[in-house]
Amino acid sequence: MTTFVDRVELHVAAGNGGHGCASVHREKFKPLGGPDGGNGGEGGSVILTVDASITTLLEYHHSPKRKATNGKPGAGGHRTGSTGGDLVLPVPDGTVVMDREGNVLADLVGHGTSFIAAAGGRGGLGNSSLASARRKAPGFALLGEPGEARDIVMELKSVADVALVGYPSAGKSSLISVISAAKPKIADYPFTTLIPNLGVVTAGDTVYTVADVPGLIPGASQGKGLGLEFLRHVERCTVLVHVLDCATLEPGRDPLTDLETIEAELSQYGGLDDRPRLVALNKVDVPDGQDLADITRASLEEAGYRVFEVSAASRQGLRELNFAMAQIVAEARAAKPIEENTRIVLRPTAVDDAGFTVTEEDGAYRVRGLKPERWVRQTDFSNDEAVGYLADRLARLGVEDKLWKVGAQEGDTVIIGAEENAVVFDWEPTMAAGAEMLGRRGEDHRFESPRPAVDRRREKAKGRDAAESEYLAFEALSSGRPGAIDEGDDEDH
Ligand SMILES: Nc1nc2c(ncn2[C@@H]2O[C@H](COP(=O)(O)OP(=O)(O)OP(=O)(O)O)[C@@H](O)[C@H]2O)c(=O)[nH]1
Ligand SMILES: [Mg+2]
Repeated sequence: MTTFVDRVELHVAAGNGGHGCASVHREKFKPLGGPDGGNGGEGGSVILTVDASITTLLEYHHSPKRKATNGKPGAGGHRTGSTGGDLVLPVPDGTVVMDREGNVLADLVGHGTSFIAAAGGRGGLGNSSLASARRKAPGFALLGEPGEARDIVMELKSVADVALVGYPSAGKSSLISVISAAKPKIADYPFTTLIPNLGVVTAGDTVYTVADVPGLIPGASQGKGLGLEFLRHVERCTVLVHVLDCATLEPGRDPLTDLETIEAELSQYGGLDDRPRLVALNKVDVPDGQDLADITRASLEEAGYRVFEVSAASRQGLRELNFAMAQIVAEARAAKPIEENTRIVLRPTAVDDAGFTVTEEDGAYRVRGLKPERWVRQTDFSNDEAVGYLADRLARLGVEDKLWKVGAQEGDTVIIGAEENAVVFDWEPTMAAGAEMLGRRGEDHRFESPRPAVDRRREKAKGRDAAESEYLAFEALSSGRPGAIDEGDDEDH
């Protein structure tokens, strides 16, 4: 069976951030020029945007992988790398975005509404941006972060005012083609319509949209035929119009039975009971069809339906049906004023990025948190100075402190990040960490002189209490030293 393309799975990958550059300014007779490595550019994001001129998700079915461009690395002479371009993917109005587990991430309604499906990676800072009073010439730069990548599922739920429902070949597409400018495919075999057609119809002052959707068959609410895919579209419509075939030759079928079957499927699907309904008895241009319509009409009206005898072929009865649909739509709109469609940008839910957690797992300690994980990604582990800077950041955030508190010992395994992309360390507590130990132009005194605090701790680090009091003493000591505490805000690196 033909695949229905109003549900697609898409892999989206944002661009990586460019690496920061570590460079030192060189000029004749000025051998000690300052650091001048520029920042890396931000990676492009993948953004879904509602475009009213798009009606299907077909395009994504054919190429289900999309990637935005990477940011460029920074360069010497304070040159910032260029930003990767965003990849904007146009989607139809009414696209629902979910993750693979079916959790709704965004419901995109209204032209221009956007959703960042994968955010570009931040560019890494160059050494010129990392310089500070105490670290005048950092010999390292931060790495760009990888862009987000994930699998999303997109489903289209049409946002039409009127839905035409009925058996395959009842003439739904034919009707929409004669009341609007839409030119859907029409043929005398079932399931000609595989994707919904949207038609714009005018009746006096009222302009409204009609969705023509795939045919329904018994069992549709259980997913038979194109059932569920079809019913999804009906959910948002204001009015349902039963299109009943008065000229079918199929045994066991007549307009009344067809209507009951469709109603049974609608009620099985649920949530549609409150929608007003109209009945269109179609194909009355066929002589037998007119006879059948005449017989059927009274019973339908008795059941409370407003009935219209129409023919898509001869165009009779269309005007009355059109104005009846318009009237219900206009009344519904008056009762519930349509919200102004603003350009909303929906972002994936923000995670609390202030904190971090430390948990023990089989003798190892796992650190989770937006900042520690980002800092690890930004670190060039082949550069000792960069590693020192990371240790410094972690210590200042309180990660080391927390590790002591939960009982970690020197040499224990510390894991930062989630399973797939975690970084594993043998814990070597630094406490005083990097920054304040760094001398002029990035020399690190730790490489030259012994580090009494660390050594003393190594001797004593038998029990946790000893270690902790040691740490507290050391902290008091270091805070007494001018300029040893904080060198500024790391938040936005
Ligand atoms: N004589 C006559 N034939 C019609 C009329 N309306 C539609 N048909 C024919 O019925 C067949 C099916 O029409 P479609 O409009 O494709 O039917 P549909 O309900 O959209 O069918 P699916 O998309 O398969 O669900 C085509 O051969 C049409 O030409 C009508 O008013 N009179
Ligand atoms: Mg059709």
